[in-house]
Amino acid sequence: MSDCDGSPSTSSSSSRRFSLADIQSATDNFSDELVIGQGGFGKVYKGSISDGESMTVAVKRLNPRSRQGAREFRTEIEMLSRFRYPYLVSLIGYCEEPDEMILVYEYMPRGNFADHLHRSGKNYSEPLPWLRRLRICIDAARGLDYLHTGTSIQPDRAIHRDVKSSNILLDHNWDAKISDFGLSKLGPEDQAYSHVSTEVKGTFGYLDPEYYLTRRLTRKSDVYAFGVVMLEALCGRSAVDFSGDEEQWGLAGWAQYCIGEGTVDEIIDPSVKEEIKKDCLMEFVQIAVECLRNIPRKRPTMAEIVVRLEFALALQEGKDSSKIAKPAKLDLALQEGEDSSDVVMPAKLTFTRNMKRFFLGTTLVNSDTKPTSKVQTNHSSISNSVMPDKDGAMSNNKDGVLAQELPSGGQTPTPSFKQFTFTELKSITENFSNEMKLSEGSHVGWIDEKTYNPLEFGVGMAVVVKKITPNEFQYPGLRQILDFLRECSHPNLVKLLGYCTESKYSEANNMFLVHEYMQKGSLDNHLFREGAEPLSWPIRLKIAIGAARGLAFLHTNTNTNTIQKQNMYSKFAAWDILLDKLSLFPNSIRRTSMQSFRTLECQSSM
Ligand SMILES: Nc1ncnc2c1ncn2[C@@H]1O[C@H](COP(=O)(O)OP(=O)(O)OP(=O)(O)O)[C@@H](O)[C@H]1O
Repeated sequence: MSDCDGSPSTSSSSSRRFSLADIQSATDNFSDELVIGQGGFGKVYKGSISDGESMTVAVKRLNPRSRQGAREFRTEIEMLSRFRYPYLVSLIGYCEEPDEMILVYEYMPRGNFADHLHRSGKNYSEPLPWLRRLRICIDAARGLDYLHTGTSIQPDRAIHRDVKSSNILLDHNWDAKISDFGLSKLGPEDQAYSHVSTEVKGTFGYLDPEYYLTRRLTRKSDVYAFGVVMLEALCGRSAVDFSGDEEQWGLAGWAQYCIGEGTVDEIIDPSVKEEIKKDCLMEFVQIAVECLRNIPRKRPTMAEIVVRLEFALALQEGKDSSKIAKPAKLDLALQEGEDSSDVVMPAKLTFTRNMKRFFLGTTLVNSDTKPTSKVQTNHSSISNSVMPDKDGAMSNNKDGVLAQELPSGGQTPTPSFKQFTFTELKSITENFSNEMKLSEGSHVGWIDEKTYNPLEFGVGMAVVVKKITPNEFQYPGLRQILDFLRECSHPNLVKLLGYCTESKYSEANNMFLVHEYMQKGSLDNHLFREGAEPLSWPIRLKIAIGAARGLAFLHTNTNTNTIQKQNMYSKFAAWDILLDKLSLFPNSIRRTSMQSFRTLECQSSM
C-alpha cells in the first residue's frame, strides 16, 4: 500500500496556488471576525477571492505549532486534487510560503454536521429533522464509497481515517460533503481488502477497536467510524461524552448495549423520535450495528451502506414497503460464505459507442459548453489545419471548431489521459493490422501498465484503440468530449487511458481513443451466443449490480442536463455491458490467443 504521508508534490494542476497577499486580502488579514472554525490544523476563516467574479471560500491556516501540519497539508492537497466528487469538499487552492501553509476550500455555509446534531456552534439554529439527517448520512456514505472504490482514471483508492460528524460539511441546500483528508491513506486498486500497518491515528470515539489493537488499517475502519456517525444522527449525542454515567461515555458501546437490550427507544434524540417510522428505524439501526461489528470483514462495504440507507429513506418517505424491493446484498459472496470485501463487480459499461448522443439535441449545463454559431455541423468543414500537429499543438485557425475549443498552446486539456502519437498507436496495433482487428474501427494492442508505452503482442496490459469519426466528435469538439470522458471515471465504466488527435497521419481526420480491453466481451455474447456456457444466477446478479452502478453514476454525476442523463443510451442493451476477466472466470488463461479474443468480441459494441 502506498503511503500518502511521503512528500507528494503540491504542484497540482487542478488546484490554484495563491500568494500570501491574495489570502490576506481574502480574509481581511486573518480577521478574528471571519473565523468560522478551529481544528487540529489551525483556524478556519471565511474569505472572499476574486477570479473574474468574487467567490466565498473557507481558508484553513496552519497553526505553526501544529506538529502534524506540514504532512497533513501535503496529504490534503494530494488527496483533494486526485479525488473530485460532488460528495467530497472541493479544494480550490493553497498557499505555501516559508512560514505559511494555507488551504482554500469551497465554502460550506451550513457548517458541520456535528454542530447541528449537538446543537453547538454558530451554524446551529434548530434541531435537524430526521429526514435531513438521513439524507446527510446518504451523501456522506456516497462520498466515502467513492473514496473507497477509486476512480478508473486514477487507480488509487483511499481510506479517510478521520470520519466523524465534524468532518461532514453542509452546503446551502443541506447537501453533505466529506472534508478533512489530512490523515487519509492511498491504497492500490487491486486489493479490495488491503491493509497497512500505521501509527494509529483518528479521533477517539470513532476509532475502530480492531485498528487500535492491531494497527492494521483497512477501509472497514472508515465503516466503523461511519457507524458511530449514524448513531450520533439517531441519538443526537457526541461520540464521546463524559457528562453522564461512565458506561455512557462512549456512544458506540452504550448504543450497542441499549440495542442489544431492546431499549434503543430510550436513546433516540427526543427531537426526532416521533418522526422516525418504525421500519426505517429498524433498517437504520441494523446498518449501524453491522458497521460496528468487531470483525472488520463482517462490516458492510460503503457501497452496500449507500443502497441500504436509500432503502431506509424510501421507507421513511412513506413508500409502500411491500412495493419496495429490499436491497439484495451486494456482497453476494458473503451469502456464499466468502469475504464480502473480495467481491469484484465484473461488469463495466461502454459509453463511447455513440458519443454524439451524449451531446446532440440538448443544451449542455455549462454556459461555456453551449454550441456556438462557430460550431460547424458539416464535418467535411473540419480541415487538417485545425487539428493538433504531430506534437499536439493546435493551429491558430480561429474559425475551426477545435482551434476555438482547445486551450491556446495546445495543452492537453485532460492531463489524466495520455496523448498518444499516431506512431505509438501503429506500434500498439501492429500497424492496424487485420490480425489485431476486433471490429470495424477497433483494434486490440498491448501497452506498459505504468508508462502506457507500446509493448509487443501479449505483453503488459491489453487495450482497445478505437477510431472516432469526425461525425462523432466535431460537435461539441474535442475538448468537450475529453472533459466529458474525464468525468466518466468510475469502476463500472470502461476505463479510458488516452487519445490521439494526429489527424494528418491518420485518414479522414479521425481521432482515436485508447481504453482498457474487457477480455470477456459483451454480455450478449454470454447470454445469447450459441454454445455459450450459461452464466450462474449470482454472476448475473453481480453483472446487473455492476451495470446499475455504472448507469447510476452516468445519470447522477456527469455534467449534463437531466434529459441527457436519462438518455445516455438510446437503447441500452446487453452489448453495452462488457465483462472483464476478474472473478467471472477465475481460471481463465492469462494469455489468450487472438482468435479467442475475436470470437468473444465478434458482437462487441466497441
Ligand atoms: N469548507 C468549509 N466551509 C465551511 N466551514 C468549514 C470548512 N472547512 C472547515 N470548516 C469549519 O471549520 C471547522 C474546523 O475544520 P477542521 O477541518 O480544521 O477541523 P475539524 O475536522 O473540526 O477538527 P480536526 O482537524 O481536529 O479533525 C469545521 O468543523 C467546520 O465547522
